[in-house]
Amino acid sequence: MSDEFSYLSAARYGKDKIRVFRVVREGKWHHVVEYNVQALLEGDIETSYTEADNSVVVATDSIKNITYYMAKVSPHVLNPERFALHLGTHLVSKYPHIHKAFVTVEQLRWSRIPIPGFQGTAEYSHSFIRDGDEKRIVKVEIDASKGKDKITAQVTSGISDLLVLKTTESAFSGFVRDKYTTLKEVDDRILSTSIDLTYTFPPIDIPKPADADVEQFDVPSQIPPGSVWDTSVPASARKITLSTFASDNSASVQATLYRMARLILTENPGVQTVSYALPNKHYIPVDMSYLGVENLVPSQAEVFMPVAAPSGLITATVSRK
Ligand SMILES: O=c1[nH]c(=O)c2[nH]c(=O)[nH]c2[nH]1
Repeated sequence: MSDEFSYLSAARYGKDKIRVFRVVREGKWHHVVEYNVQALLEGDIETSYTEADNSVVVATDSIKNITYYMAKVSPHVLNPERFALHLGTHLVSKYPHIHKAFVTVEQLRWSRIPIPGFQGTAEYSHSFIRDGDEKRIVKVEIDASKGKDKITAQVTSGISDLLVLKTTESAFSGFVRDKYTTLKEVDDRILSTSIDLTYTFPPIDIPKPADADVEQFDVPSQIPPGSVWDTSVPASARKITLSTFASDNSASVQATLYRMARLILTENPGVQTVSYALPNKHYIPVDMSYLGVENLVPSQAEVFMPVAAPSGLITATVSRK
């Protein structure tokens, strides 16, 4: 239904913030993941909006139930990219009138607790710690609009809320100076940011699941290095981000960002684009000159006021040619 003045130009619905915790027991060696899942659907659902026709609605409650069921049966549940692909593929395969699924998986951190007294790698088999607010973020778009046996997927992966700080090897000078400029040029400053990283892969073809068997979702037998199937990409992207942040003699957030992004593209040949959003969380040296105390020489300042807002916000996308 449309009228002279309006029509339904977009429609997508589903469940948000589905909280899932899964334990996989490998004997006494337990693995855990905690996910916040969003699963949204598109398809022939217009009449649910325009005609109050619920016959086309897969209830968001059912979408939630499917998500928990997939967390139980999917052999890929410990890997957020593969789990999201499996869930999205099942949603579009199961319902003839659903043509696209948009699945976002936010993975919270649970790391193993180290065993005291052991140096190096010994860790408890069954005890974990939330070591930080950092999250892995995976977004997949599953497209079955060309047919249920011609499913394609677009995967975006990344990290959010990874908080870092360095106390030197960061400068900022040579910027525009005019009547609005109050910022001093500095050859040394504190640099801190909460890293938001996303990287994309080229679209992939999803093999049709045999007999609509929900538990089956095949990963290619040959996994191209740096591709969406390569489970070492997230660790590589995180390692490059942290080591570049730490080791770069930073001329600006912009220059450090560009260096990180290029390195991720160089080392992960299947990655197509890399985007960062980096807030510049300012730490201002406290002026104590009124007490006769020197605290303003950049490389010698010791007491700073962390300023939550306003922050700079430096963003960019670097793409493979
Ligand atoms: O690395 C920086 N980039 C900027 O664009 C900027 N602007 C600013 O005030 N401080 C900084 N620092």
